[in-house]
Amino acid sequence: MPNFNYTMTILDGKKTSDDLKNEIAADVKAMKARGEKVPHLAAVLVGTDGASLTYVGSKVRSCERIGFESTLIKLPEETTEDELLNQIEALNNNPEIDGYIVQLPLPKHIDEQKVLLAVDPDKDVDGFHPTNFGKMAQDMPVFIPATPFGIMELLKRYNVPTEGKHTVVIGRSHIVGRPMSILMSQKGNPGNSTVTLAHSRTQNLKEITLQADIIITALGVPEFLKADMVKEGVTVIDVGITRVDDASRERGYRLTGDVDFEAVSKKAKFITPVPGGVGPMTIAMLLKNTLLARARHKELQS
Ligand SMILES: Nc1nc2c(c(=O)[nH]1)N[C@@H](CN(C=O)c1ccc(C(=O)N[C@@H](CCC(=O)O)C(=O)O)cc1)CN2
Repeated sequence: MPNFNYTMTILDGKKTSDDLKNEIAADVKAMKARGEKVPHLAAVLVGTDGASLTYVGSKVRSCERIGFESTLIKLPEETTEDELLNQIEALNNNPEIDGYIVQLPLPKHIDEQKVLLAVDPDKDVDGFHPTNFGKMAQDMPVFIPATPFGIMELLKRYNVPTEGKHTVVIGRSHIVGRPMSILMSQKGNPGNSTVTLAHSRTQNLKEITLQADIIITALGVPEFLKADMVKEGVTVIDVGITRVDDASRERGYRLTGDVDFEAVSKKAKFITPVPGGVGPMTIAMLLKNTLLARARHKELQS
């Protein structure tokens, strides 16, 4: 029998995001003491999707906690694309706002790509504008999408080895999978990984995941990754957060990741939980991007 000599470490996104928020709060305190303008984040929410309401609420509360200004713009489900584009233009032209996000998903009658293209890249703290995506792909300083940025920060703070490792990213979304594959292959630590980007058309996925040192799942399919799909000592980053009906819970659902945590964690060296893993890091890194946006605007104004 092989001797797998390691202990499993849970990558605690809740604690790490709290640490990050405290660090940002200290920066804001110093800004205030110098009499400087503090960062101002705006969030646009169209409709009443329950999960989106939770995430946007959490973004606004986090701003309050660390001393940022925040503005929440709630628009009804029937908002037209033109009305939303007008709102975006107003945010682009408002010098008080350092950065803003349009919460996704948008209602089906609105063209998401058109909306994201309208966001001023200098205020695009989500890092979704093609200009920012291109800069990221070329290793230039830019806003990195919050979820991939949060995963990189978790890997860094827990000293997870990535150099020369085989990373398999499952899911090719513009928000998570695709940027993640770019960041993991870039020079740096974390980084320097050999990356496979798998997706719904990938054949023989199990053969591929069994070769992976690091697996990042961003599928939204509850408990998709099973223990027989991973090798011993693997690092597993679970980005999926699905609300599964559960009458035994007060709120009527439980949160489930893409990973069969119970079984996979027995083979993993590092693993993120759901909840409390990647999700909270997304919010912390959005705040980090807003802090960077303020610094950039200050520099441009001086
Ligand atoms: N404009 C954007 N839209 C969306 C993004 C994004 O980065 N920008 N990402 C996701 C949703 N998201 C942030 O907006 C997000 C998801 C999850 C969490 C989180 O903290 N999850 C908790 C559980 C929270 C709960 O009770 O549901 C956890 O995992 O512990 C924060 C932000 C899609 N849209």
